[in-house]
This record gives sequence, C-alpha cells and structure tokens, in this order.
Amino acid sequence: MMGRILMVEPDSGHGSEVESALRARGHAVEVVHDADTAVTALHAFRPTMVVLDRTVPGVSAHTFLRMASHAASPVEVVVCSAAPSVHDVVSAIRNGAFDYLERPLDPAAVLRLVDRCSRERRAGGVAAASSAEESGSLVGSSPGMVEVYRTIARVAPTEAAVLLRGETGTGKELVARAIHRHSDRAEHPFVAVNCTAVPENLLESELFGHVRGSFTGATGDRRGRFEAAGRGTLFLDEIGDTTPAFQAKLLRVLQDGEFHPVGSDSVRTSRARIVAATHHDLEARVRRGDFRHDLYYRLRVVEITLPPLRDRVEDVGLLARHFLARAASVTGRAVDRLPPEVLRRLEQHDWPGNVRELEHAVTRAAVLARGRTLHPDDLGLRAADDGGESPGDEVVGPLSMDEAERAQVLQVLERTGGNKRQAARTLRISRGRLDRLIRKHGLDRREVG
Ligand SMILES: Nc1ncnc2c1ncn2[C@@H]1O[C@H](COP(=O)(O)OP(=O)(O)OP(=O)(O)O)[C@@H](O)[C@H]1O
Repeated sequence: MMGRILMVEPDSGHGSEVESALRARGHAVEVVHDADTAVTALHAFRPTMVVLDRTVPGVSAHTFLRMASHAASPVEVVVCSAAPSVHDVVSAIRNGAFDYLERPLDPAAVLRLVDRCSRERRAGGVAAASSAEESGSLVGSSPGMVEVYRTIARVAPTEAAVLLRGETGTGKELVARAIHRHSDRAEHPFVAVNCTAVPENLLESELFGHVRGSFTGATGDRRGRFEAAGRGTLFLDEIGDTTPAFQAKLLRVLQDGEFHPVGSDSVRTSRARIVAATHHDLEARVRRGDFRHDLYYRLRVVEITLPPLRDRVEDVGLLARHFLARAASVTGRAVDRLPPEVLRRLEQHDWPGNVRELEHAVTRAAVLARGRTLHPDDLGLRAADDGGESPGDEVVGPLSMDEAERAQVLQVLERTGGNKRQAARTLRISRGRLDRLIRKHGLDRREVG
C-alpha cells in the first residue's frame, strides 16, 4: 500500500536520502521545515505517516502528536532526533508516537517503519483509528505512570520475561501491549490468554495445543496459543491462578523454549516472549506452596507494578477526558465539559476497580448525558464518596443493618471483580472478617465479578 509521508526536517539538506528512498518505493512525500506548517499539512496533504524531527521550530512534538491524533484521517507519527534521551523516547511514545528514530536517519529503517505502519493499518481495517487508542496509548502523567513508561521503554527491546503486577483494572494488559508494540516483535502476533477464563483442564491444550484423540472431544489436531504467537508476545493474564502442574510446563518453556502438545511426544520449540500478569500476592502463594518459586523467579526478571488509581489522583482528570473523547467518537455526540465539581467527585472516589471502573463510570455518564456537560448524577457514584447528596442513587426504603451489610459487601466485591484482598481494604476490615461476612450472607454461593 502506497503511503503519503510528511517529513518535518530542520533544513533542506537532511532528508534527501530518505526522501528519495521513499519516492523510489512509490510513496508520496512532502517535506516541510517547521512544525506549524506541518500542522497545516496534516489537513492539506493528509499524510498516512509523519516523520517529525523534534528539534524543528514551531509547536512542540507533544502538541503536534495531540493534533495528529485528532486529524481528520488516521496518521501515525514517528519522532526523531540525534542522541535521544530515554525521556525523549518515552514521552514521545507515551504521547502516542508510533515509534522513535535516532538521527542520522537510516533510509532502510524508515522504509521498514512505513511498511509496518501500513501493515498495522490493514490489520486494523476500519478500526484503525481507534485501535491505536485501544491497544497502544496509555494515559496518565503521574510520577508512578512515568516510571512505568520508563521501564516499558527499557525492557521492550530485550528478550526478558516480564511480570506485571497491580490491582484489577490498573492497565496490565495495556502495558503488555505497549511492551509488544515497542519491541522488535511488533510485526509478529500479540496473543493474550486469560488463564482463569479457560477451564483448568483445558488450559494446557489451549496453550500448547493437542493431537487428535488425546482427550474426549479432541477430534482433530489443534495448534496452541504458543504456536499462534510465533515470534511475537504471549500475554498470560492471571498467572497466579494456575495449577502447579501447569506451572511446571510453563517453566520448561521459559527455560528451554520447549513444550509438547497434549497427547504428543514430539517436542516443539517456542520463540515467543512471555509477559505474565497477576493481581495476587504471589510471594504469599509461593510461601503456601501454590506457586512454584522457580517459576516465580523466572517470571519476575523484570517486574512492573501498576499503581492503583487512588494513588495517582492527578491522572483521573486526564483519563476521564480520554474516555469522554472515546465515547464521543463512538456515539458521535460530544460530551466534553467536565465541570470542576464533577472532576472533584471523580478525584475523591476510591476507585476499587481502578481505571476500568472509571472508564465504565465515565462512558455510562457520557451516554446518559443530555447536553455536552457531564453531570455528577450520571456517574453512578455513591453520595458517601464526597459527602454530598446524589439524587442518582437508588432510592430504597430503609434497610435493616443486616441487609445494609450484605449490600455493602456485595457491592464492593462486584466493584473489585471479586478481589477479596482489595475488597477487605476498601471496607477497612480484615481479610478474615470479610470471609466470615461472605459466608454469613451466602455470597460465596453467588458468582461475583
Ligand atoms: N493508563 C491507562 N490509559 C488508558 N486506558 C487505560 C489505562 N489503564 C487501563 N485502561 C483501560 O482500563 C481497562 C482495564 O485495563 P486492563 O485490562 O489493561 O487492566 P488489567 O490490569 O489487565 O485488569 P485485570 O487484572 O482485571 O485483567 C481497559 O479498558 C483499558 O483500556
């Protein structure tokens, strides 16, 4: 697919070699020398890719990236400079850059990026514009998140296994995708498996595949996810919930790159990179003997801990606006006013379900909103969170103490997706007391989450 490439170069001499390489491949190229003209060209030339030198005069790379993300036609921006610092790279990528190149530009590297960009576009199909948001961009500029971006930038190009930790809804899967996107494996598949979503006895077959007749129902050979990932990235979510037998097999892949399909003796090799995630206290599981310590050490070569949302209040406004913009692009109706009292209420909320919960609350409110302004009542947050009254709360007759207790426990469990440690903390009671309350109210017989 031919691209339309906008080069934003500091002076006329620099880009010529890259420019002629691009033209030789049949791409349309336009060269400008400052970022302000480049902004105009976003609309006039409608590039598919921009190669932006961040030292050119005019608006900052950051601002340019923001404008590009709102351009009428989807465009990827590659930022470049001589001797970039980790900060340059990370901040460009965090702000939505497709990649970062070092000067002097290698024409072959630019061509590879153009190819990758058009391949990803094709793969994304119609969803191309929104997929960049969904799969790539992490929103947040709190110190905790910047530290996360920094680690992503350092670890992405390596082969190391990565263990992602953090409460439910903190963005572990997004980070796994970002690691993949910024690695040399980006052209290969990213395959995500939620280890708790697959029945325990089928997890092995799901990952390693099986041969015909290896168990009831195995009517043909089946490729597992390891093979599907090829040389890409395999993201294993909820790794803390797997059985020791499964962990032993996983350990072998991590150590020797070897596995065999269920029911087969033939050894297969995997070159996929493993990124695993858990919201559990893995150390406690290791101590109890529920999680193999050798696998634990293998996985945590590099560990990234996602901070809970309540510890990065400064990100709440950014995230809320991000989700509002996304809701608007889906509903086609802009709800883009976030009054200070609504922002305050969002910032004061505890967010036991973290970013996912905020995402749901804001999206729901955007759908319910009648005008362009987000209304506090549409957020569905409990009034107790800010001490105010919320007519949006359910109006029910007085509850007995018992009913209130049950409702409270249930609500918190649902909001934490059944994460008891987190629920106990939100309720400010011990884990043991929570367990007793769960039994008392028969909540253990109920599916939460
Ligand atoms: N920093 C962020 N910027 C933008 N969106 C985010 C961010 N963090 C999380 N999200 C969004 O919140 C939702 C939950 O994120 P994600 O699935 O990555 O969390 P998780 O930690 O893997 O959750 P779980 O442990 O429950 O699987 C997703 O829709 C994701 O897009």
